[in-house]
Amino acid sequence: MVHHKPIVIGVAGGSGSGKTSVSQAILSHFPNHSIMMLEHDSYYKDQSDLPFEERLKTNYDHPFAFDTDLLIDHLNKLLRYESVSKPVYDYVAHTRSCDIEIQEPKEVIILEGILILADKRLRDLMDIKVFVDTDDDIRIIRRIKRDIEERGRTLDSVIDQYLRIVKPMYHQFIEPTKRYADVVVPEGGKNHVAIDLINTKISTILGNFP
Ligand SMILES: Nc1ncnc2c1ncn2[C@@H]1O[C@H](COP(=O)(O)OP(=O)(O)O)[C@@H](O)[C@H]1O
Ligand SMILES: Nc1ccn([C@@H]2O[C@H](COP(=O)(O)O)[C@@H](O)[C@H]2O)c(=O)n1
Repeated sequence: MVHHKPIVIGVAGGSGSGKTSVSQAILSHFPNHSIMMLEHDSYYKDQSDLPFEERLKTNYDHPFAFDTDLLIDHLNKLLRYESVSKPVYDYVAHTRSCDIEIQEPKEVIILEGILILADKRLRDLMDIKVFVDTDDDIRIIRRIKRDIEERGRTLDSVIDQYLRIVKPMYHQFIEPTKRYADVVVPEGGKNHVAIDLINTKISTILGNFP
């Protein structure tokens, strides 16, 4: 029988910083535990009422782009060990897909996203706050590769979006949230020492569960 509320680990950082890699490294360290990912990106606002051309104009790096109220509602349900219907985001169509995913509650929740530390309500629900800190040049190189291979973008569109929106928003909204982090992880998923420290802390909390 479960007595304790689930543990929430927040993993923030700029686009391409390695948040997903760090989160995967934590997940794979606990293969026998009940552990899950919750991505802020799944909660980008639905834009299916807008024509595709209009969706291209959205600023996806601003807090207003997300339905954070819905994320908080789902997180609170998961913290009460209730399951939720997670939206599924489509980066190619720039809107929510028609699918939903049933997410069962777990003992450990990894909450991942560029702006999760920017919202005090989310910060207050986290047990461990992590900021993945990777230089701008490395992040743009990774993003160019990923967005062309996986998100249906062209080189010109990635460069244009980066210079007009992603970079200024990072410095205005994301980088300042580093001050809220308990752990700052330089260079993403390959920082084994930092990942070990985080995993050890999670094990300690899990070990203290009744
Ligand atoms: N330490 C690393 N070295 C090299 N490539 C990496 C590293 N960490 C992540 N990547 C690659 O960079 C891209 C973005 O990483 P990801 O973890 O998805 O970042 P984020 O979730 O912060 O956007 C991915 O294609 C990933 O394979
Ligand atoms: N329709 C969209 C929605 C989001 N983005 C970009 O995704 C980035 C966040 O995702 P990461 O996996 O890189 O953390 C964010 O910087 C948005 O610009 C997009 O391009 N299109």
